[in-house]
Amino acid sequence: MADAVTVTDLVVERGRRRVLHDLSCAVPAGRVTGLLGPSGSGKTTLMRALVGVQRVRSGEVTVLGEPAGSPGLRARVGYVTQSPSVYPDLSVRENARYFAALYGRGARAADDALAAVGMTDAAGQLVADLSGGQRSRASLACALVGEPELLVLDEPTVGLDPVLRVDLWDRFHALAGAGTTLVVSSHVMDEAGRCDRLLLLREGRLLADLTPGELRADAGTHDLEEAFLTLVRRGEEVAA
Ligand SMILES: Nc1ncnc2c1ncn2[C@@H]1O[C@H](COP(=O)(O)OP(=O)(O)OP(=O)(O)O)[C@@H](O)[C@H]1O
Repeated sequence: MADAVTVTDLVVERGRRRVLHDLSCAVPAGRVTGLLGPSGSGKTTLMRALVGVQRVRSGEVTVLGEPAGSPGLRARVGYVTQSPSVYPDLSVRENARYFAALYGRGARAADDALAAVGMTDAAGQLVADLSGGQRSRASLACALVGEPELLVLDEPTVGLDPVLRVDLWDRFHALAGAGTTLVVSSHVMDEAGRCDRLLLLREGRLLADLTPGELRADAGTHDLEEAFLTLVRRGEEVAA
């Protein structure tokens, strides 16, 4: 399976602090790759580098065969940040149709995207009147409507109830099955088990690049939270 993204020796500094240290990794095409790590470990910074909005100090990020941020990638890469980017004074449906029009798609594509995130029933509501979780889903629909080849999602399941969470993960795998590459960040380790591949970050460094099964086997525990901590402790022992 070809890689959709390759990151080589990436160094990023934010506010005079180095937050990514010579990071190298790859994201396989047509899979769900989880970006996991504690708060502040650099997940959002790495995602920003993938979509080309992060100033980098050195290193290379190649996305779908082009340097990250190239104009040719604009319609091929979707990014959903932690703050929903939808218009509060428009309804959910109007937002989806607006984004569909930007991508040269019609009302049908907008309705399909809303259905995919379980927002059909709320389509007529103003975004300003939605709950936080609904707002995130509306934002996700607006990214899905363009059918990007790479979808980068920063903590998309925060604030969702367990049923919606499972629905959304099913949707991610359906998209991957149809060829979309997904990078999904989370700091909830139980979601790691739903990913095809995991990139574990800690303090701006790649701690591991492996499957959930490999992580469990490597750490000798079925509990992914515990497995992650085992890897962290092992890293600390090596560093000491
Ligand atoms: N605008 C900024 N200026 C300076 N430092 C920043 C800025 N944004 C983030 N940082 C720092 O960069 C580091 C990595 O932050 P980042 O947001 O990438 O982490 P994260 O893993 O996504 O965290 P979270 O899970 O809390 O969203 C942190 O130490 C953070 O304090």
